[in-house]
Amino acid sequence: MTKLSYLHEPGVLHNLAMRYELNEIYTYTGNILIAINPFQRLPHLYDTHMMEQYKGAAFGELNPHVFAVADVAYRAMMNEGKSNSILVSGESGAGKTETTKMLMRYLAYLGGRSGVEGRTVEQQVLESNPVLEAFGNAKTVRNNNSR
Ligand SMILES: Nc1ncnc2c1ncn2[C@@H]1O[C@H](COP(=O)(O)OP(=O)(O)OP(=O)(O)O)[C@@H](O)[C@H]1O
Repeated sequence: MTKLSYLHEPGVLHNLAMRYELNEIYTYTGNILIAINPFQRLPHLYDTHMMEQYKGAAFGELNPHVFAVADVAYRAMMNEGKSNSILVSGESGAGKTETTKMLMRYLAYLGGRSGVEGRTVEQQVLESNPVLEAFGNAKTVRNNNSR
């Protein structure tokens, strides 16, 4: 986004809309990731092959993606030995919960080892989500699964 010749609101919105039409729901503006809710499943964006690609790739080398943000945070944590935070913000229904699930999935994939009873840490973390959602989420006018 920062490479646009004219950085003004119409240009920014047009760029996001054109990318969205191609199912390119992620766009960088500097090192911030903008995600637009696709309101449809895009499994090819989140499969194991994608996770493998983003693992250790330099930020900006591949298409903008939530995995790239998670990868930078994970590597900074490992290299510097300090905690890292990823801020996910947006209005109700924007996709924060789904985005966070993808972040968790990728982080569990990076840090996971085969665990108890043959189930990986990744599986265990992800399997806890429906339980947490059952107690913590509710349907609202803006989101069927609001937190
Ligand atoms: N990356 C995505 N891929 C597919 N569907 C998505 C994605 N992000 C959001 N959605 C869809 O949009 C719905 C609302 O998203 P989500 O629950 O993540 O919003 P939210 O920002 O957490 O809202 P709230 O603040 O109300 O909890 C999801 O139930 C899902 O159907």
